[in-house]
Amino acid sequence: MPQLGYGVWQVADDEAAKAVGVALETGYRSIDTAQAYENETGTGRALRESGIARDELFVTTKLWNADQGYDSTLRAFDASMARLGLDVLDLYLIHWPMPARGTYLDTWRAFEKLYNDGRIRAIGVSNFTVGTLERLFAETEVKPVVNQVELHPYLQQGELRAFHARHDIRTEAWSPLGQGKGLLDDPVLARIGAAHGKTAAQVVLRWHLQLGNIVIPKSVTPSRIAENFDVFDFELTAEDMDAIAGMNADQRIGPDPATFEWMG
Ligand SMILES: NC(=O)C1=CN([C@@H]2O[C@H](COP(=O)(O)OP(=O)(O)OC[C@H]3O[C@@H](n4cnc5c(N)ncnc54)[C@H](OP(=O)(O)O)[C@@H]3O)[C@@H](O)[C@H]2O)C=CC1
Ligand SMILES: O=C(O)C(=O)[C@@H](O)[C@H](O)C(=O)CO
Repeated sequence: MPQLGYGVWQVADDEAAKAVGVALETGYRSIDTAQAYENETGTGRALRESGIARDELFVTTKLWNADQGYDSTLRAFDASMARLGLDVLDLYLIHWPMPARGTYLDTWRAFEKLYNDGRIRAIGVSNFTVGTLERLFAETEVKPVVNQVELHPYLQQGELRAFHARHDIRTEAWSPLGQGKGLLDDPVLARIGAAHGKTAAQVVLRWHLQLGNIVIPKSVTPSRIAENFDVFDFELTAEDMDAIAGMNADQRIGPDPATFEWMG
């Protein structure tokens, strides 16, 4: 899985067809969508129209909360694949654990079946906590390869990242740019960026890459799609990394996975 990919939350289906096309032309090869984003059809169209060989692409989609459960997961997977126009998926994620319901266990058993049947190359989770991961390990067979969670300099998830490292799970950062709001105006990032001739967004993405996180920044702006991909020609120093480590505020932008049960 490429460490730097492209996310498409809040991109309308017709816009996704265009934006994913721009991302692929720029050089991205990993695309992160979800059933809930309602843009799997446009994403699939862009993948096909790119002319890029299927084995050079890495496609992730996610099972939405309302479809948790064994049979409903199998049906939702088929529907996602029909919209994407794919035979085999690279990575399928349970979007949210919804711990109070406990249905993520049967959902995962359906993921295991799809994986064992060769319909998915890798299975993972999103928004899982240490507690929901431990229950998954105890009650199911296949370990998730990825946990995609909110992660940016204001929410660094140190404890969860260390847990992932101990269990050989890759950490994937959603909202890696803090949704482009206050974070990118932080003076610490401006100072580091000036020293390297890079923008605040590029500094943040480089920080993720050097930590070992998988990142999937979203933009519908072609210049930003290119800017976010141009992060492989510089390196943050140990002092830069320490300064960004000091920005942690354990501050979420999105919902708390311990309590988020939205099915809409
Ligand atoms: N599993 C989950 O529960 C979740 C997964 N995700 C995934 O993570 C992806 C990324 O997260 P997302 O929440 O979209 O937020 P990001 O942190 O990627 O930020 C996206 C926002 O930042 C702006 N932006 C992008 N690049 C730049 C730049 N170089 N300079 C300034 N502003 C910039 C974009 O604007 P513009 O588009 O106008 O250019 C957009 O408003 C999603 O698209 C989705 O795939 C996201 C949330 C939850
Ligand atoms: O974007 C996603 O993948 C999400 O799960 C979020 O949008 C989430 O549903 C949310 O933020 C709801 O407010």
